[in-house]
Amino acid sequence: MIGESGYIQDLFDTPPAEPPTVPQTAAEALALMDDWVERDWIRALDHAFAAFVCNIVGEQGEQPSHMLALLAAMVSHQVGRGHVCLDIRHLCRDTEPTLVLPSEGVASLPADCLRPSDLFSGISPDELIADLGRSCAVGNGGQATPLVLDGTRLYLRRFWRYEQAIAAGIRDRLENPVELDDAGLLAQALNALFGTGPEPDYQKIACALAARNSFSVITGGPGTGKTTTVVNLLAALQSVACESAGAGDASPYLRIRLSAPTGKAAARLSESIGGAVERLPLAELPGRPDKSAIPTQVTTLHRLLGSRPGSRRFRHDQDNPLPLDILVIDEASMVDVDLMASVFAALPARARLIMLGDKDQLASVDAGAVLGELCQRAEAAHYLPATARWLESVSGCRLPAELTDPQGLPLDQAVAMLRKSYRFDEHSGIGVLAAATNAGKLDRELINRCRQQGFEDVAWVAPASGSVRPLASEPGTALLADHGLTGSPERFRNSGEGRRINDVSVAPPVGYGHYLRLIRDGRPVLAAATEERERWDAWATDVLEAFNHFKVLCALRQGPFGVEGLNREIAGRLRQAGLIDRTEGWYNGRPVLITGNDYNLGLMNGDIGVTLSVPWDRDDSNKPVGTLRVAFPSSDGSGTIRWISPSRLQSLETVYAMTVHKSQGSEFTHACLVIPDRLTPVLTRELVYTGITRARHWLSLVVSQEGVLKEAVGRGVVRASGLARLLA
Ligand SMILES: Nc1ncnc2c1ncn2[C@@H]1O[C@H](COP(=O)(O)OP(=O)(O)OP(=O)(O)O)[C@@H](O)[C@H]1O
Repeated sequence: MIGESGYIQDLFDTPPAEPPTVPQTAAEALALMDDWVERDWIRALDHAFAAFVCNIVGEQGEQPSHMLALLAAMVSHQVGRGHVCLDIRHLCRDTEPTLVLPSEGVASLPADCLRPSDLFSGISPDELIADLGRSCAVGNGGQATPLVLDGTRLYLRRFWRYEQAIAAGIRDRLENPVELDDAGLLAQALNALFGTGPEPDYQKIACALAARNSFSVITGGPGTGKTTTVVNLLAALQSVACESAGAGDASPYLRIRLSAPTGKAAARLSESIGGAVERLPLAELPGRPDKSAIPTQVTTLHRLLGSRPGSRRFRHDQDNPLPLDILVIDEASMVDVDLMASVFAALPARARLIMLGDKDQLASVDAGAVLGELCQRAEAAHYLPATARWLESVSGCRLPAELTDPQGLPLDQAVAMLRKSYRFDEHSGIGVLAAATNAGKLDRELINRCRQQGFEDVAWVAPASGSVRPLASEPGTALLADHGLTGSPERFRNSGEGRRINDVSVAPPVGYGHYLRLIRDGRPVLAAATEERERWDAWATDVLEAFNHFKVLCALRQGPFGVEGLNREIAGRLRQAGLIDRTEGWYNGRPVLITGNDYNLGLMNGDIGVTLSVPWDRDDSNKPVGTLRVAFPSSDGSGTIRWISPSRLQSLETVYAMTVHKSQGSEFTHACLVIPDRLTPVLTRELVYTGITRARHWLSLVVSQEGVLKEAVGRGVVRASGLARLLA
């Protein structure tokens, strides 16, 4: 019987497609990869790197093999996807999940198209490794080769160096713990800060652990008290330093700097740390340290290290180390290996490093998953009996036996996990959903509970049950646009009224109508205006704060559930409601996200501003006229506003909807997480968890296909890297 495709071929007399030929030479491999670039499977950069490698080995008189060309492109492709290296064993065993090529699935591939999995699966990794070992393009790190093979891992040389530098920096600090002259003083300070009692107080334990280490990691989910803990830790360290200082010491205090990878994260930490410092019982601590000894200003890592426009190098490095004794990095999950290696290069030999972050969040946009790797064993702690005894003696808390392990590794002794959320209790849907997502399991019971307003902080936004219309159809996107306007309080239990957290009442959820009404109704009176810049700053501060009350978060950029489509839909709905007067170009109220660093303007990728009409220009008769300026919060956390003319801004996009990736390091009073209607490689457990945990008080989950959400939550990502092995 002739199949349908055979029948069509007969009709047109077209010969069947040629079976694809597997490349045998480097030139054929490069030609094949040209096709992959055309199809957008790999970047032109990956192809160019493979061509470069072939060229340089050719110059050395070596005939480059097709596998060398392919592997050079694949390792570059992997780095583009956030991996630090390519594990040859994984490549041969699980080609598709390892490379995720093509990224949108293979259903519509023409028969004459070769996929990477046609080339690598079934090949012996040992043979491939032996082949690579014979090429002059591949070394073991000792020589200046473009590729480095370390066991079964193939690296771009630069990334191998980063990983080695990070591992060396950590190892060196693990081998040189802090000598505490008087652990009793530390215990006294911790008792004053946390109180006493035998029940495990993981914040207190984390402080004790970090106090005796030159390198430490404190990880915890949202609201577990990472900021509170680090403020207490710094107070305890300054207290001990102050009490132990000799009479002749110039300053008894340690030099501390606080940092975060993005301006947004830095501003958020600055905001929360100020309040925490105010609440410290400093007068009760040994040495009675002064409040000024605990910094509240947080800088971005780039600013701290001294970034130089157009250069990858920083002002501070091994030849010009940072002038500090303690460096704290918040939101460390967002730090990639490149930046982390620069931090270690710039740290003075005996300075301490304290990393804070949530190990379960999405890893950095660029290569590496440093925090995740360092925290792989954090759940079970693996404290050596000696560590456990020391922690118990200093904190006065009893450590559960299951957290000790006679086989614990040196790194385990420097990692503390906070285990209790002070923001989300067992009744909070956000907390329950985050925990279930982390466990990789969203069961029917939990989904039904969300659907039926079983949690007061979660709204489930989906097509009416039994509806055959998917959300992506017109009424579906209109529903999303309406949600963007109002935040749909009616979808929450009691319309969001009457909620209290820690005895503080929480305002009902809002949408974008909220900040736009504040722009309209809160605008300073024009006549009183021009020279009173503070009033305009205060208004802009309120608007930016109000804009932070709600955000639509997407997994994808394209499609009806992507950033671009939703930005259009929501802007259209806001215009229809009369809250903005246009949807394209610049307009009063347009929120923008900066998408590239601009050192001249002091704006960083990820900064958010709102466009406002201000009366600072004059017409011919000297009357004030409205001009559009974009208001950005200052990057130093000082609470002032930077007003920038739209024409000076280079890379930006409208930001009613933003990707979950870009939202890292931010929190919103109400977050609306949009799950697309099909599974794509970016949709993973880490992404869903990060999206859910951006919500501070209210979460709307937009779910068109329940199965997609469930499957996404079942899929964790493991980034290829050798850091954990180097530290084992
Ligand atoms: N030990 C504690 N006892 C009571 N409340 C606490 C304690 N620790 C933290 N909190 C409160 O819990 C909330 C969250 O704390 P904090 O901001 O330190 O957590 P975080 O882990 O840094 O949060 P985020 O998720 O924003 O990063 C704050 O309101 C804080 O005051």
